[in-house]
Amino acid sequence: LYTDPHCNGKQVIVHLFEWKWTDIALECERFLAKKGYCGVQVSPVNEHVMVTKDYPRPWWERYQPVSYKLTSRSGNEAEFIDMVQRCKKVGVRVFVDAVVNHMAGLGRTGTGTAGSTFNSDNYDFPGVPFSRQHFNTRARCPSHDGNVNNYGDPNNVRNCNLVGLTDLDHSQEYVQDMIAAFFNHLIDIGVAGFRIDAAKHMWPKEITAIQNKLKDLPEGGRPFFYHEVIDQNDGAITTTEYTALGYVTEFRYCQKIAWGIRNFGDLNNVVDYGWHMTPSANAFVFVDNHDNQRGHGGGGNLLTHKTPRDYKMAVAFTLAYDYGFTRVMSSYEFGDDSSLGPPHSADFTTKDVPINSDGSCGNGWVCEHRWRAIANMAAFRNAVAGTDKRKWHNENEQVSFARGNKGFFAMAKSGHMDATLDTGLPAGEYCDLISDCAQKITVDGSGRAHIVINNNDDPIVAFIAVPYN
Ligand SMILES: O=C(/C=C/c1ccc(O)c(O)c1)N[C@@H](Cc1ccc(O)cc1)C(=O)NCCCOc1c(-c2ccc(O)c(O)c2)oc2cc(O)cc(O)c2c1=O
Ligand SMILES: [Ca+2]
Repeated sequence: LYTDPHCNGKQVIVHLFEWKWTDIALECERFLAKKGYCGVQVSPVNEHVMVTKDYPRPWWERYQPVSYKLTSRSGNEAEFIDMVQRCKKVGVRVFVDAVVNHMAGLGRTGTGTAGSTFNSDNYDFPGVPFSRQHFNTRARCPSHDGNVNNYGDPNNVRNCNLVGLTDLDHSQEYVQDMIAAFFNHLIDIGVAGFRIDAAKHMWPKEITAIQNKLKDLPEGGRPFFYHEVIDQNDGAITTTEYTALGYVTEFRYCQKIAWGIRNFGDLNNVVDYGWHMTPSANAFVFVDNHDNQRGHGGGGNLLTHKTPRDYKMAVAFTLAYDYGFTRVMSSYEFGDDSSLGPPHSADFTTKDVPINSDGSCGNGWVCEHRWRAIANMAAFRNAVAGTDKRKWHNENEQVSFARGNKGFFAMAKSGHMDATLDTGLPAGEYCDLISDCAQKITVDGSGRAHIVINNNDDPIVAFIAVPYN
């Protein structure tokens, strides 16, 4: 039901993590639309705390709501509306990162980014308004100190404070109404769907109750939902509890693909069923995300932009493969400071995203979504949507496969490949997408092609059945 992203069959969204609304609008118009990206996941749009005392303005302050007013570190409501409209106008949809499991963390008080006062210890958030009665109590939370401390007990995981964050009681109609009003306001603006942050800490039936209060999108259809459920076979909560509510994040894939690229054997097993991975029709898939790229939730053995060559291969393979709906991460440099906020000026205003002449980004923005081996694979994934894997080869640290008779993908870890392969594609001359058609591939009458890779930076060849005549 909640699995249509409303972007005309396009298959990849980009997480422009911590970007300002003004920069996202420009990126939709100058890049995302023409590369065939379906949409953009934006950072939380609602009012949040401004952390100064224990750390100067960490990225995770945006995950401590103060109200559902639309002024945040990325800009104000007018800028947000302008961005959503401009992106939608060029066919790029906007998906909002919705932090609705909790409000700000205990011990915090003051004013939020929209100027609302709050006091977490009193559970007082007049900007919504929420007060003590709207939050879970010790009666509902089976833990000695009120915090989540037992992932084996669903009541503990859902009804207690996650790392001291004031936990809302979504069993109450009033709480559901406040969140639904927030979502409906965003639907009116033109937002196409929502990432439910910390969904694992919310009861599926209470998320459903909120979804049932939402309008259809203005163009018709239900909003797109994907739920953040960190399930690594390590607790009582499983992704399957949420598949009736939309897509569900598949964190096990992050480990699998990292192993697959490092070992380059058995790549067909990145979705091996031994790990109970979420069925493809409901799997929301990515190589890394804003949290685990910093070493949380999944350990340090994941692939990130910090090892560009392996990372490019991981993302390109993920976009070529036939598993799930995919998201590409777009980061900023943070060195080894896992709390570091976005690139900023002295007063902590987030810096603009300048585009260099070679298409890369400046000011500390990594822009992985602009790397050719990643950006050009969005068009591949769009073209082969709905097809199966065929002609599979995976040996000598090489992998190649067709997607139906719509596309062909080859990758060589060494940077070198020279093979005549059966592609199953119609005869014709094709553009290699990765080299922006600097290289062309001829498929003969029997569907065979001579595949050559001699490129250490982008050791990939990918083409789709739109023959370049
Ligand atoms: O590292 C962080 C923030 C991480 C984070 C933020 C947003 C996410 O969507 C996310 O997945 C993780 N936060 C830092 C700093 C911090 C922030 C708030 C706080 O009360 C205490 C500390 C940190 O060290 N957090 C403890 C480890 C990460 O524990 C967090 C998890 C989390 C991690 C692993 C799990 O299996 C899980 O079910 C939940 O989800 C959050 C969701 C939020 O909405 C806000 C949070 O603060 C957090 C969050 O702290
Ligand atoms: Ca909860």
